[in-house]
Amino acid sequence: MERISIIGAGSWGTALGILLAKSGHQVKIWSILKDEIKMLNEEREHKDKLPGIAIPSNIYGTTDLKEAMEDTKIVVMAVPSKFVRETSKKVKEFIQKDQIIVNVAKGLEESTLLSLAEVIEEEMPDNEVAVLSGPSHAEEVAKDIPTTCVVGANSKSVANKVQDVFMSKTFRVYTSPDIKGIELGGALKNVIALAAGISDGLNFGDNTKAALMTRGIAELSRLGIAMGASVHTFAGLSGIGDLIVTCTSMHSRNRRAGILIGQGQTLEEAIKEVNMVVEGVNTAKAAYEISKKYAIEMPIIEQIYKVLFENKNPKEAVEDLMLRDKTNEHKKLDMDFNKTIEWYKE
Ligand SMILES: NC(=O)C1=CN([C@@H]2O[C@H](COP(=O)(O)OP(=O)(O)OC[C@H]3O[C@@H](n4cnc5c(N)ncnc54)[C@H](O)[C@@H]3O)[C@@H](O)[C@H]2O)C=CC1
Ligand SMILES: O=C(CO)COP(=O)(O)O
Repeated sequence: MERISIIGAGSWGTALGILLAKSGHQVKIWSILKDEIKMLNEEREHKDKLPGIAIPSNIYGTTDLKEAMEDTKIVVMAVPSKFVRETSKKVKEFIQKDQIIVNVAKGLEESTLLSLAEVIEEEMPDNEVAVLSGPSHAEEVAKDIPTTCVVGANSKSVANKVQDVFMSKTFRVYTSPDIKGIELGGALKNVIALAAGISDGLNFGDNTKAALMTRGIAELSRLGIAMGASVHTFAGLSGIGDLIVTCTSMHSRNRRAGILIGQGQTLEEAIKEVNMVVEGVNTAKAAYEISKKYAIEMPIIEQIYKVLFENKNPKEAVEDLMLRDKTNEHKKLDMDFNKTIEWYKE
């Protein structure tokens, strides 16, 4: 049994709290929102975000961060990306050196283009920061539906520790040293999921979605390699795995927002209707900037950026993607293979 603090009581923080509590851990969950904590403690249910799912008795909710941080070994950061910096600054006041921080949010910091673990590390440089990511919708994890994730950390012992804490008969956790790749996969797939949703909203078919997913992971991998991540990570749970679940599931907030945009709603209307964080929107901006910074071609990201922020008609965006210059399927992805084949050399 471990003592664990969860910072953020949205759908993901609450679902992970339920998972950990059912494994017998003692869980404290913190939210900045008084009503949310009152609901968790008194009604023993997150009625807005995980309706119908009981909160086990070994979860205690608090709005007092000092109390939340006391006497725990693992601190799970589960606030949306736009709150990660300010929440980290608050957490920093109470953090102990031996507490492991596990980031589970998926996004990038828009102003700095940093990953979220990098933001947390900047604020709390003396602590070990791990990341947990993969195809894992809160709605299913909270219902004990078998799920797999990967934990990334700089130190193997930290990764193993987090793996041990989260593993259960319904939640299988792998380890990896590639924090950068895991975070990029988790953040950028949300932008591709918006695209997949838009495609569904436009009533395009399975062919179109398969194209977006496959060419999407090619874009993510190209950027990841340029930023020092491992190509293998993008073929794993936090890459293609999370891309599959987010582009195909009706639980996905990003896909649902995309569907509404494809059906003609404005971005603001779609975000309002989804009523939970749609991380792909801010990530689209950051990803577009990063692709320019690293001079990596990311045509789907570019078109989504234009649809979201330059009012480009989604149908036109699809046409522009289809009519791009002709090209090979693999470019920088497979350098060793490319070298051996004459036609890639020109
Ligand atoms: N929902 C899911 O299935 C999954 C979500 N994630 C990631 O987890 C992160 C959180 O997502 P959700 O829980 O779905 O979001 P959500 O929209 O359900 O919850 C947002 C929560 O953020 C907290 N919050 C609101 N204002 C705040 C503030 N000013 N400062 C600090 N905290 C504040 C509140 O607890 C609120 O309920 C996102 O980055 C998301 O991509 C990752 C995997 C699965
Ligand atoms: O990351 C997720 C599932 O792995 C959640 O995706 P959405 O935010 O699109 O629901």
